[in-house]
Amino acid sequence: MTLALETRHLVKRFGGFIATNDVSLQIRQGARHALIGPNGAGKTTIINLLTGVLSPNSGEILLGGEDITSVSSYRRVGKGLSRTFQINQLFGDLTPLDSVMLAISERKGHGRFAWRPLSADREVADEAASLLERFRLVDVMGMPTTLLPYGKQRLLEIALAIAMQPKVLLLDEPAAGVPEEERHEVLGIVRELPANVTVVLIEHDMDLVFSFADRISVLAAGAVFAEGTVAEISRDPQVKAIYLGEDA
Ligand SMILES: Nc1ncnc2c1ncn2[C@@H]1O[C@H](COP(=O)(O)OP(=O)(O)OP(=O)(O)O)[C@@H](O)[C@H]1O
Repeated sequence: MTLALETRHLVKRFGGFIATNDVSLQIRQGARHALIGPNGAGKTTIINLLTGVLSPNSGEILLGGEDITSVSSYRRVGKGLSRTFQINQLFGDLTPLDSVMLAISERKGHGRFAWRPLSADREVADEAASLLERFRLVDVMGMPTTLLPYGKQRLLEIALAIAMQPKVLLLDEPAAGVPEEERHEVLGIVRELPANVTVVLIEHDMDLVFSFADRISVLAAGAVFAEGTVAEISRDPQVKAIYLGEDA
C-alpha cells in the first residue's frame, strides 16, 4: 500500500495537557479519509501538526514516505501538502480571478516578477480560467471576494488550495456555515475533487462524512479511538456512544 501521508506516534502537549496522544495515521494514496471526533478531540491540533503550524513534542510525519516533521509550513506546501481553512482567510479586496492567478503564479515561482501585470502571463491566465470554471466561480470572478455569497467564498478557498497542485489536500469543514441553498454546490465540488489528490476531511457533518469518505479515523481525547471503513465506523457501538450519540 502506497501511503500519501503518515503519522507515527505523534504527541503534542500544551503544558501538562496532552492534545495529541500517540496518534499514528496511515493515509493511502488517493484516499478520502475523514478525521472525526467530538469538540475538543484534537482534530485541529493534528491539522496544525500536519501543516507545520505546530511542532510535535515527539513522533514523525511523513509525506509520500519523506520525513517532513521538521520542514517549515511554507516548504510543506511546495512538497505537495495544502490545506483549506475553517475560518475564511481570503484577501477580501481581491477578486477570485486575482487570487487564483496569484496562487498559480506563486506555484510557478513567478512571485519574483510581481511587477509584471498578472494578465500578461498567458499560461497563468489560461489555467486560472479553467480553475474558475471548474469551481463554478466564473460568474463572480470580477467581484471583490468579501461581496461573494459565502458558499462561493468556500469554493474559492478550495480552488486556491487546488491551484497549488497538492498531492494531499487537508479540507477543514468545507461546508461549515454555508447556507442550505448553496450547500449542494460546495458538496458537489468536494465530491468532484481530482481522484489523484489524496483528501483528508475534518468534518462534523456526518452526512457529508458518510457520503464522501472511504475511511474514517475517530479521535477522542487526543487519541485515535477507532478506525475503519464507513460501514465499520457507522455500526461501531462505542463510536455511536461517544460521537454519533452526541450528534443525534
Ligand atoms: N494552544 C493551545 N493551548 C492549550 N490548549 C490547547 C491549545 N490548542 C488546543 N488546546 C486544547 O486541546 C484540545 C484539542 O483542541 P482541538 O482544537 O485540536 O480540538 P478539535 O477536535 O479541533 O475541536 P473542535 O471540533 O471544537 O474544533 C482542547 O481541549 C483544547 O482546549
